[in-house]
Amino acid sequence: MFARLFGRGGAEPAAEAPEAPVEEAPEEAPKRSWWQRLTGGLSRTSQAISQGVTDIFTKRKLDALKLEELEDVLLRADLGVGATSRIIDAVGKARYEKDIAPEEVRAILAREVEAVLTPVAQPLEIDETKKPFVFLVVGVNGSGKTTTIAKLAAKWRSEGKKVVLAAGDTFRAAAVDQLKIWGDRLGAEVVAGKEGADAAGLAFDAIKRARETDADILLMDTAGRLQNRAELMAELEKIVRVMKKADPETPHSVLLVLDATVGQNALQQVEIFGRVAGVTGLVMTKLDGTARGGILVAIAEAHGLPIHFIGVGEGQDDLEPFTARDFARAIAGLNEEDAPEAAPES
Ligand SMILES: Nc1nc2c(ncn2[C@@H]2O[C@H](COP(=O)(O)OP(=O)(O)OP(=O)(O)O)[C@@H](O)[C@H]2O)c(=O)[nH]1
Repeated sequence: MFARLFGRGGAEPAAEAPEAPVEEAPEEAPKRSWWQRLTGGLSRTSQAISQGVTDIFTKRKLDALKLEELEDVLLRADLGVGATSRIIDAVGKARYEKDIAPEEVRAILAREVEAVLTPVAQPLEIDETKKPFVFLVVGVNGSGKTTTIAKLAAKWRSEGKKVVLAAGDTFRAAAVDQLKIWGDRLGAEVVAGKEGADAAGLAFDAIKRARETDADILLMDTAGRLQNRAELMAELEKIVRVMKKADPETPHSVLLVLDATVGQNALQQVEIFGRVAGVTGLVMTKLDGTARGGILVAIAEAHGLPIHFIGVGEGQDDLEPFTARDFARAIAGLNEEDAPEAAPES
């Protein structure tokens, strides 16, 4: 399909991107499989855990002190109090007062993390009786909302669905341009207003337009906003309110896009965006970078919101359904030979 559209680290797509013939994209090193990118991205977390586990358990009997040390390691890796105590209990039950090898601890860890994540690892379902099925995509600045929208649009376009994109980040002309570039590439109409236009009004127009054009899916982008900025959160509330005026059932799905590198702050984002916008599911991006993936476990434990996808790169195919088992194994630093089949190279 298409080559990567965004340069690594660039906040915006190159303005000339639409002209660049996709087939002539410069030769790139063979792309790593998604498993390699996932484990690479989670290496900071998994190494901290693995190293900690090895230091604590090599040739030493499992006792209360060791369990406390393990607890510290897991809490420092952002796994959260609930999941950490489950893991500690499980490790304690397994081999209390006996020797336990680091590999056994890692295996227990992977099993327990998987148990926490399994209920929230849910595919993103579209109810085809709702036409258009309306998504509202929210999150803090730069978390990857627009990129995720493009990745989702690419996926549904490839399934032959008619997709409309709404450029709700009306504060930044560059953000609107970014979405238009994606729209052109993907064959999706983009509804945009003037710079500084009311985002709620745009949302209303976009629903109307998507209905008129018989679109299957509408993806509404929004401006990035910090969850502690009351006026911006009030604007988000208004967007939702106005969408409901256009169609009381919308938005059918509210996706919160979280940047995996932010750590603990993500918990507060889930809580506040959840309250204000009625978040129905999560996408966690940048798991290919120096991610602090442990936080996903804490979020799962604390909020129980579905986690639909993870972003493992900047290209349009770099979106993977979230699977509890793979994520748990990557976090626990299980060996590569235990890795699942790599997704096809893109
Ligand atoms: N490595 C990596 N980069 C990503 C991923 N998702 C998004 N990005 C990059 O993160 C940066 C910000 O992405 P955007 O999609 O513009 O973020 P946004 O949330 O729409 O930003 P605002 O509109 O400013 O709030 C861009 O450089 C993207 O290429 C991912 O999964 N992995």
